[in-house]
Amino acid sequence: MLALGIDFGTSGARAIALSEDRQVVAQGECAYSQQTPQIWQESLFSLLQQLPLDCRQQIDRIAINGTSGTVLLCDRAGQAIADPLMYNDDRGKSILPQVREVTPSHHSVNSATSSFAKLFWYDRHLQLLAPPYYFLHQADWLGFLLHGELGVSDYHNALKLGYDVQHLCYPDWLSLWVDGKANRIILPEVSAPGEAIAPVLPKLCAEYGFPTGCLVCAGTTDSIAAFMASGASHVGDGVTSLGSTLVLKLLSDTAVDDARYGIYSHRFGDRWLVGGASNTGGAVLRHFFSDRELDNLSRHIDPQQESPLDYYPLLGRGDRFPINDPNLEPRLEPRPEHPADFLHGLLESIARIESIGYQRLWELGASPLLQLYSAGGGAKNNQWTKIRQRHLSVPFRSPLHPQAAYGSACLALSSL
Ligand SMILES: Nc1ncnc2c1ncn2[C@@H]1O[C@H](COP(=O)(O)OP(=O)(O)O)[C@@H](O)[C@H]1O
Ligand SMILES: O=C(CO)[C@H](O)C(O)COP(=O)(O)O
Repeated sequence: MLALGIDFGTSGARAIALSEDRQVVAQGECAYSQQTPQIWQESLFSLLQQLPLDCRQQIDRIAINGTSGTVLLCDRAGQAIADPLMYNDDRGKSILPQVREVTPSHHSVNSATSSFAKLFWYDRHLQLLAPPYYFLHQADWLGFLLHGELGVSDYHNALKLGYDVQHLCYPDWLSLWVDGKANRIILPEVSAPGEAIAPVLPKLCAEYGFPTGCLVCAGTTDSIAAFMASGASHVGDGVTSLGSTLVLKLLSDTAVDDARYGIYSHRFGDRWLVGGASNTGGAVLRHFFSDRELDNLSRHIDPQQESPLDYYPLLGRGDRFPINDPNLEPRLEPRPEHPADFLHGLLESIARIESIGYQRLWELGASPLLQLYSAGGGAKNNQWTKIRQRHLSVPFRSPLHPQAAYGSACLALSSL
């Protein structure tokens, strides 16, 4: 018996097959530089193909995570009818005043990048001529490709759409808004993450060798999968994902939701995963340096020395957390002559943003951060870890596994 976890991140997709005792049996990976439904679909099937046949023949459960807030609109055959809107797409800022007219004040959907703002934008800007249209998250759509049930989501992905994760239902304001669209838009039915949805389609079982009883489970988001992979499980455990973006997650007894700072709480068992996601992070580093340069230049940085450079590293205007402002300007000046000094300033500044983020969660009533795990491509940078340790005076722990795909595989295992 094996479980397969699949992670669709910002710069690539990965798959990990786990045994019941959580040993990695096989893995696959593919990079992409563009995100379209076609590329997602090709990547999904390439990942399956990369797993040895005898591994695929033992897989009983599959769970997929996608980037949270990446959404698409499909026709009743599951074909995307417009470009997907990525997690950080802030075109919703043009219709935010109208969004606020239908949503409760300070609700986390009152944000230019929320899934609801994107749905609202689709509704305003597309000519929806042959309804109904299914609004889906990236992970929902990828799950559909495997099990064929259109219109199923999980309550992690559905949070930014406005799903009420406390009462496990769509709130009245959202149902009313959809009713007002006269059945043009169908919201997904929402399951608990990890809940079995449906078996893998027979044609895919025949093609890839999955057993006929292999079930696809409801998925989760990329940074919750990274949280699960870390092994963090106690109140006060935090996980920072240093991927293309910077995402903070803190296991808390209390929920905190505040759209002013881009802070929201995912339901996690009988506790809360409080946090937020910033547009700063590895994508900015990758813009200036190759991974090899990052590795080499980092060795020239003395992490005990605080860099005086005070940047707000962004690739374009706008951030989501800890400053939720679609018009926030990047700050990347002054630029020192030596590239290692520039990198030091970037790493130091991202560490400051991380620290302000945890501080903000605490100020707003989340359980205090007691220990920290790190995930994602930046977690392997030892100098950066030491810089971050200067800003966050809590013990740093090694994650069980640094990859979100491992967390999704654990989620799939949990459904057995
Ligand atoms: N040595 C390094 N130091 C800091 N960041 C790094 C290093 N190597 C890679 N990265 C960053 O890691 C990011 C990729 O991490 P990954 O977890 O794969 O991201 P994602 O899944 O969000 O695309 C890249 O944006 C890259 O800049
Ligand atoms: O920034 C992202 C891309 O890597 C994340 O998908 C993201 O927005 C985190 O969301 P969540 O907290 O809902 O998992």
